[in-house]
Amino acid sequence: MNKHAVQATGLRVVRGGRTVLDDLTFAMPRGRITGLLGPSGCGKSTLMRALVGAQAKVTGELTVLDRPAGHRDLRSRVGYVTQAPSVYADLTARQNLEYFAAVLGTPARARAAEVARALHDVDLTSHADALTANLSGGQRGRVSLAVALLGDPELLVLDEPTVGLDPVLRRDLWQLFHRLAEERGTTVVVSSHVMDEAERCHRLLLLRDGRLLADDTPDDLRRRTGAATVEDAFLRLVDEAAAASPLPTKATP
Ligand SMILES: Nc1ncnc2c1ncn2[C@@H]1O[C@H](COP(=O)(O)OP(=O)(O)OP(=O)(O)O)[C@@H](O)[C@H]1O
Repeated sequence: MNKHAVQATGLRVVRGGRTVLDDLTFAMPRGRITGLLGPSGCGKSTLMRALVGAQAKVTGELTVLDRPAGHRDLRSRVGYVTQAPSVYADLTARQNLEYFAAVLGTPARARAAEVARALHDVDLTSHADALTANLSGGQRGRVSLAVALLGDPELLVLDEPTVGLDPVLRRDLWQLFHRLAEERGTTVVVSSHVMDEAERCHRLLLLRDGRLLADDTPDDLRRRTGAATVEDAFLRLVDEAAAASPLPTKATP
């Protein structure tokens, strides 16, 4: 088995006539948490959409769990949570999960246990029978995450899962990501524009303006740049990149 869950070579994505991801080459190790970090608009969501096969105009090579990204064999092996919770407001959390488990093809006899496990994973057991419409935004987000956990996906792709959550919930979610990686061998890809979350990842891809600034562990990134935090390391890399290719200045007459 390939030790990488994801491999990209010369990955490029065009959106609205603009190149929004440009010549990305990287690999994401299996069973580890890879953080996708960078400022708003740098291309994190686009890269995630490419990983799950939901993005048009992708060129270069992108292999996910030994198949081309988006291959139909990957449907049940990859879980994806977008920034907008995508669950039915007029069903309870449990009914949502039962519905999605049925769609995924979980046999009826195994469904109740699988749904209970997913609810437990995201710590929503006590709210399982509340209508989703009556849950808080953070709780609805966790129902979406529970849906993505159904079927025990090998790769979990999470677009800014901790946005707007209080510190306790954020910590709990990161503990869950680590448990999934360590106990179930799940490869977790998490995007964030909050740099302190970077320290919680095993590996980081730092993006800026659709280009890869770094593909490293948090420790090596700090060591290599001589920075105390990942945030400072990111800023140093931005400055280095700007110095290496300065913006064109106007010619003086
Ligand atoms: N539907 C679209 N059509 C054209 N361009 C788009 C479209 N969606 C996004 N873009 C552009 O693609 C670039 C990358 O967007 P993307 O959503 O991947 O960034 P992001 O890093 O996920 O941002 P955020 O953190 O704000 O979610 C941006 O410049 C954005 O304006």
